[in-house]
Amino acid sequence: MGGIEFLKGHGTQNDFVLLPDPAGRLELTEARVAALCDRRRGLGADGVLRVVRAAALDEPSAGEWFMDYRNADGSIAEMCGNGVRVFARYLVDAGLAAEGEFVVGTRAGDRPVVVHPDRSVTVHMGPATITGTSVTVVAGRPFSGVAVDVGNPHLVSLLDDDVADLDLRDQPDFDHDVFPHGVNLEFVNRLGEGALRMRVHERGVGETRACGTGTVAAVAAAFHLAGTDTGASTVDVPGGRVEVTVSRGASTLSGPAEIVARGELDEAWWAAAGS
Ligand SMILES: N[C@@H](CCC[C@H](N)C(=O)O)C(=O)O
Repeated sequence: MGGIEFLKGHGTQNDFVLLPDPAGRLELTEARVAALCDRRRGLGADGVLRVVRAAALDEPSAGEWFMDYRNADGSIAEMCGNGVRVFARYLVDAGLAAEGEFVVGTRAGDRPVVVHPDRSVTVHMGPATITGTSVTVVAGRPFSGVAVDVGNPHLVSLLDDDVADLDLRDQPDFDHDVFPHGVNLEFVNRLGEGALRMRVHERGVGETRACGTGTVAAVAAAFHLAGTDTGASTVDVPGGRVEVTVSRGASTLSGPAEIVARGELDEAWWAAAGS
């Protein structure tokens, strides 16, 4: 049949279509990504992870493999914390990397990962940098937040009210002067010392059941508001739980990564989806 190979995977139910494309030959248009991610006319996913050799692209990396990440609407983003865990899981399962530590290239820079025998993955996420404050508006209600750069942009609002009660079906408003390229919006409750609960509205996707970079931003913002830049926390999201550490200039994200299925895309569908 000669179709295009794909896999489906998720990390805490943030789900992805993986497209192995070592030589970077696939013509991955915005329209094709949006069609693949559509839950009715495509496979359905929050994003696409193209698995490509770093040398096949212009992106510099010390690692062999580059994660070419796209949001469900076809837009390109710098980094995806759940995606990089699933990407690393795939490389090991496919025999393209050995279990243990290796480097994955991303648009936000190289990300060292550790693939553990229990199928979980730890990612060294780089600095989580506090860049200021801003406001988001959800269903007419304003929430102030802490802006955090984790390679991609986030605005984290810590709430006293239960985040479960928020209506995140529509795109919340945000300040386009502060975030000219859009922003991921996290809404967070403190559950106790070293424990947060979070919901997220992702740039280019909508509400998702988890966002890895968002959990790192949430922990960095929570510690920042508590007057420190160092600590560890669990973050409960609708899709499960991850563990995050932050310190000056560094952060880590640990959590599950699963490959669910593999198959071939129909070539006629792929051709039609490109137009
Ligand atoms: N789900 C991701 C983040 C994906 C990118 C984000 N939507 C953006 O546009 O920055 C994660 O797990 O970090």
